[in-house]
Formats: sequence, structure tokens, C-alpha cells
Amino acid sequence: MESSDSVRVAVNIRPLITTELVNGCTDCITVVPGEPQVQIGSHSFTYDYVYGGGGPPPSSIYDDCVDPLVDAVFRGYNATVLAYGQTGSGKTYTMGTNYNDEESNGGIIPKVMETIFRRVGEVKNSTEFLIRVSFIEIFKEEVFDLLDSKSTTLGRPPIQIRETGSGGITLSGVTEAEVRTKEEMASNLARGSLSRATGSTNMNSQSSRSHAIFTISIEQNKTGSCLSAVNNDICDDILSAKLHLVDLAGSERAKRTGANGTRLKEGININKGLLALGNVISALGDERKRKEGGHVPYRDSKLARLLQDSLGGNNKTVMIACVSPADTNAEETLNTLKYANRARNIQNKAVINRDPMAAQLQTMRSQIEHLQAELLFYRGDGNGSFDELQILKHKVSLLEASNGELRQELQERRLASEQLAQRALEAQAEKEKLVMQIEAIRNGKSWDEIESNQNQDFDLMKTYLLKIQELEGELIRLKSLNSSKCRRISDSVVEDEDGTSKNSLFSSGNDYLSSDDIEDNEKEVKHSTLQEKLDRELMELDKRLEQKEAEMKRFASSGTSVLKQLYEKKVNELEHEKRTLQKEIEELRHNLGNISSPSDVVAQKLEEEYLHKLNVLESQVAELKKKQDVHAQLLRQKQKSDEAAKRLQDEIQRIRSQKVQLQQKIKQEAEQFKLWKASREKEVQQLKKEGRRNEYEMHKLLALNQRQKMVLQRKTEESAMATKRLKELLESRKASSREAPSAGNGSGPGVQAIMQTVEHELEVTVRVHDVRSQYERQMAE
Ligand SMILES: Nc1ncnc2c1ncn2[C@@H]1O[C@H](COP(=O)(O)OP(=O)(O)OP(=O)(O)O)[C@@H](O)[C@H]1O
Repeated sequence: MESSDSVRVAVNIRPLITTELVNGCTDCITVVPGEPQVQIGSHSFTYDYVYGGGGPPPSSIYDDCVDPLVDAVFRGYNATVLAYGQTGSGKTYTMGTNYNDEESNGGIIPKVMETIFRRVGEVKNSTEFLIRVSFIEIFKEEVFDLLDSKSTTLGRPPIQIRETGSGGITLSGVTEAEVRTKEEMASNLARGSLSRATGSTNMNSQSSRSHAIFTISIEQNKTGSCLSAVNNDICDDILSAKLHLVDLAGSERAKRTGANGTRLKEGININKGLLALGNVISALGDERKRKEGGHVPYRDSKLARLLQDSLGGNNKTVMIACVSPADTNAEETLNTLKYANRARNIQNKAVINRDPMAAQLQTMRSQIEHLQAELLFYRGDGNGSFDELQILKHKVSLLEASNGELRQELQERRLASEQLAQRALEAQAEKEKLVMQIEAIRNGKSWDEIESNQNQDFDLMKTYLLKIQELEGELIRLKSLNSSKCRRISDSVVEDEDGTSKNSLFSSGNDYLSSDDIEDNEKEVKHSTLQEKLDRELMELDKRLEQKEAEMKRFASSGTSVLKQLYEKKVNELEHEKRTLQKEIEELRHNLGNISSPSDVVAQKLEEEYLHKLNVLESQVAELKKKQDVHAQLLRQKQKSDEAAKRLQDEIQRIRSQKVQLQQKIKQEAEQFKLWKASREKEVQQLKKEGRRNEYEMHKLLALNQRQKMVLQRKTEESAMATKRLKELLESRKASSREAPSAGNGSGPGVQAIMQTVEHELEVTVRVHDVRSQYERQMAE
């Protein structure tokens, strides 16, 4: 999404300040009531907004000009707020660049910070934010990192401007501090402001000698579902945008600032940079040149190059032209107003900064949807030609290939993020080193001493960090070991349960018991070795943690309260000194007011002297304020380092409690193992008992079998005897029937013979009957 925006221009007219009033200056600029129009001499200019000088109050600048930009940043547009104007015209005051936690004059930057974190708080449930800040200054045509703590101690290595493949401008190696709260952001701003080059001139006791750019970059990842599909701006998954807050150094005239030597050189550089920026603005503001595609001299100065995207680029930009109303500044004010007027003609083309991958995926998704719709259309009426289908297929394959490329890119980014993590570790070590140095300074050590101890301390700190990492790694390893152990044990119990049900049915009791015993023994040995190992590791962990805790305590309690008192005392002393000086200034101003006739030579001389003294005193107050700031900053840093030490201690405490939990887990696991073992033993006992009972039953059955065999044998013998006798009877019956006819022929002896035969026959029949019934009984048995 692209929108054409012209650079919006606001003019801020500050009130006359003390020195101007003392010099009897009057207003030379008027604001047309109800109109964003100013008049100076015979010139009249119209802007987007005008503040001060009788028009709307400067406090409305934020709501009118800046708040819409902050809103645009949340919608993915880059934005710039640029303060321009003569030295002492109130740029730093308006931007609030010299903001510190204690005092705020209602400048723009503090309000921006407030708005950003309020908005983040409102949508934090549905959006993830990554907010970073960088703060740089361009001093004598070199770019310096104001958040790089090294630059204050080890000289100031300048940073290089690089051009990205897409023509964007980046600063290589610039510190981009991640911030999570308004306070963190403010502390970065205050830290950078303290490092910024300032100096005293006749026109401003605290004149900025460099152009400063405070950049807030916001990356947002919408995690919640997109509700408004109509508005693409809101529906993007990943957006990133930057807000540049630029406080330029003021244009100045050497004659008026009284600059010489270093200040003069600084002034020349400032003017050069501003002139080059003016040329860029002229080239961009000239419609004819713009239409002809004329050259824009961005490369003539680093300032212009860095503001390339803000002026004529893809940013939404607001320029605030700060002017002094004093008639003595009329010429410079007119120049500033002309400069601002030209800037109004600049056209920017603001674009939403989507995450390139997300954007490409979005394009691909819509392309696929489009293709699918086409396909459906052709399928629907059945008239789709084969060629068209081929084209669609080709398109799909192209999209798939590009998808593959994106995946590869993702892989590369993952690698890069791993490298960044490594760098973060190094940065952490570096940070700790600096905290140690601050601590040493606060302890009153000399720089030489610090430097000599530095390597040793740094090594120590590195060892601590490594130790913490090792301990954390070890803890994770122990946890996973413990969980896998629990898993193994539960698996083996399940296996055994299965095995038991099979074996008790099909294996002989003795075999089952012996293999089970072996298995149990093995398990027991394994368990006890593991237990011993864990105990040893835990002891080691305990020892290390205790050591670490002792060291941390020593680190944290090294005379904190004494130092704090010392610094508070120092800050109070400075405050007292400042008040005395301010009183002196008041007196001088009073005396100045009392000088009756300025025409009197003595009075004039006195006035000059007073003015000179006033200037000196004002610069002394400014110096004192700076010192006070430094001390307050030190005090804050000390508190922060104390907090860091406490956090570390809390962390140790947390590791300790994790260790205790681990011990409890090990104990629990040992108890579970004991229970499992007891239940197994009980089971085995039961099985043994069952085996014995089976054996007894078997013996009983064998004896019964034996007895039955014997009965059978006896019965068989008896039946054989009966058969034998039956055979004899049959034989004797046959013999008697043969003798019977011969006996029937006689009378007396014949009857006797018949009687004998009948008796014999009867006996045989009875015996046959006996044998048969006996045989049948045996058969039945
Ligand atoms: N709106 C205002 N109300 C009251 N005092 C102001 C206002 N604007 C600026 N001043 C005062 O004017 C003086 C100069 O302001 P400041 O340092 O912001 O100027 P500057 O434009 O940043 O100067 P330079 O960049 O050249 O150093 C300061 O003492 C500041 O307190």
C-alpha cells in the first residue's frame, strides 16, 4: 500500500528568553489570528501549523503533528519528525531530546514514548511487539553511536553508512537496544543525551554541537485472528516501522555566537551539513526540477544521506521549524521560514513496511486464490482450453518454486538468529564488564587500577556467565534424564505385566521364576547406579550453587549503602552550589535592572560587566547541572547494577529451588521403584505357592492313576480265570451230552444218570451266570 504525502511543516515560535529580554529585544514576528500564517517584515508565509507567538500553544504540537505519525508507525509506515532552526531557537526544548527521568518540559519525545507504550499495552494480548531504539549523532561529518558505551571510554569509533540492496540506508553496527518499558526507553534517551556533544556559545549556554537522531523501531506480529479483513493495513501479520526523531544542530553565525577555535570549526561543519540539507530540500521542493527527474544531492553530506527516506522518500514526515521572535534574530528567522516553506513542496511516497516474507506469502496466497478461482471457472463451464490449463499449472509451479526459496531464506534467517544469540551472549559479557568498571569507579579506584584489574575481572565475569550457562544446561540435562528414566520404568512395568500373564499360563513355574529374578536383579543394579550418579551430580550442583551464591553476596553487598550515601551527598552538594549560583544570577539581574541611565559610561561598563558575569555564571550553572546529571546517572546505574545483582541472586535461588524439586522427584521415583519391587515380590510369592499346589495335585493324580492301574490288572486276571473256567464247563457239558443217549436205554440206573446230568447242568448254568455278572461288573468299572 502506497500513499502520496507532502512533507508537513509546523512553525514553533518560542517566547523571548532572559538574555533577549535583558538586551531589550522585541518581537519581530506576528501570527495571523486563526490562520497558520506568519508575517515578518514585508514577508508572509503559510504553513500547515503555526504555534506560539499568540497562535495555538506549543503544547498542541504533539497532538496535531506527531500523534498521527505515531499512529502511522503502528500501521507500518516509517515516519520522521525533524526540528530545524537557528541556534538557540528551541529545537532541543521542543523535541525534548535532553529529557531525563526527573524533569520533562512537555517535549515531543517523552509524549511519543508514553503513547507508544500505552498503545502497546492496549493490544498486547493480540500482538507481539519488538521495540528497539538507536541514538546517533553526526558530529563534524562523522556518525557516532550515542548508545555505544565503548565510545565514551575508548575514544569514539565512527560508524559507517551503508546502502541496502533495495536502496535503503543503514548504519553498520549501530546499537539497537531492545526496550520493554517506557522507563527503559527513557533511560536510553537520557544516556545518549549525556553523551551528545554540547558546548557553550554566546547565543546558547548549552548549544547542541551535533545533529541527533533518536530512532524507535517497532516490529509487530499480530498473533490474534484478523477481524477486519477489509482493511489490509490492519490485517498484515508482521509489520515493522521506524520513527526517526531528529534534533538538528542550529545554524549559526560565528560573529554572533562569538565562536572561535574548536567551536568555530564545529559551527562551520554544522552550517555545511545544513546547507547540503537545504540544497536537497530545494531540489525536492522545485516542482520543475522534480518533474524533469533532476539530481538530488543526497550524497553531499551524511545528514542529507541519513534523511534520504524522510525527505522525498517513503516516510511520512513532519518538519518543525523553530524560530526566535527577537528582532535581533530577524534575518535568521526569515531564512528558517524560507527553508521551511520550501520543505512544504516536498512529496514523499509512504509505503507500509511489511515483513518481506510475510508480504511475499500474502501475494502468493492471493495469486493462488486467483488461480483457483480461474480454474473453477474453466472447470465449471467445461470450455477451458488445455493451453490455459497449462499456463495455470506453470504459474502454480512457479509459485511453488518461490515458496521453496522462501523456505530456504527462512532457514538462513534461523541461522542468522542463532549467530545473533551468540553475539547477545558476548554483549552480555561486555555489559557485565562495564557494570564492573562503573562499580570500580564508584569504589574510588583510579583508571589505571581499573585497567590493570580489568582483564582479570572480565575473565572472572566470563567464568561466572559460563558457569551459569553450564548450570542451566546441567539442570536441563538432569531434568530430561529424570523424565526419560521415569518413562523407561513405566515402560518396563507394562512389559512385565504382559509377560506375566503369558508365562503363568504356558511356562513351567521354575523357568518363569528364574528369568524374572535375573531381570529384577538387572533392574535393581541399574536403578542403584543411576541413583548414585544422580546423587553425585546433585551434590556437585549444590556445591557450585553455594559458591556462586557466596560470590554474588559479596558482589552485591560491597559497600552499597556507603556509596549511595556518598553519591547522594555529592548530588546534594552540587544542588546547593547550583542554588547559590542561581541566587547570584538573580542578584546580578536585579542589579542590572537597577542601572538607571544606560547612557552613563560607568553604568554601561557596569552593565557589560554584569552581562559578562551573567553569561559566565549561567554557563557555570549549566556545567553544574551536567555534573549533577552525571552523578544522578551514576546513582541510577548503581541502583540498576544492584538490581541486576539481586536478579542474579533470585535466579540462583530459582535454580536452587529447581534443584530441590529435582531431589524430590528422584526421591519419589525411588519410592515408586520400591513399591513396584514389593508388588513384584508379592506376585512371585503367589506364583510359587500356586506352583507348589499344582505339584501336590499332580502327585495325588499320579497315585490315583497307579491305584486304578492295579485294580484294572486284578480285574483282568480275574476275568481271565473266569473265562478259563467257562471253557472247562463248556467242555464238561459237551462230554455229558455225549454220554446221555446211552444212559436213556436202561430203567433204574438210567433215571439216576438223568438226575446227575440235570444237577450238573444246573451247576454249570449257575457258574456261567456268576462269571457273566462278574465280567459285566468289571467292564462297568
Ligand atoms: N518554548 C520555550 N519556552 C521557554 N524557553 C524556551 C522555549 N524554547 C526554548 N527555550 C529556551 O531557549 C534556550 C535555547 O533552547 P534550545 O537549547 O532548545 O535551542 P536549540 O535550538 O536546541 O539550540 P542549539 O541547537 O543551537 O543548541 C534554552 O535555554 C531553552 O530553555
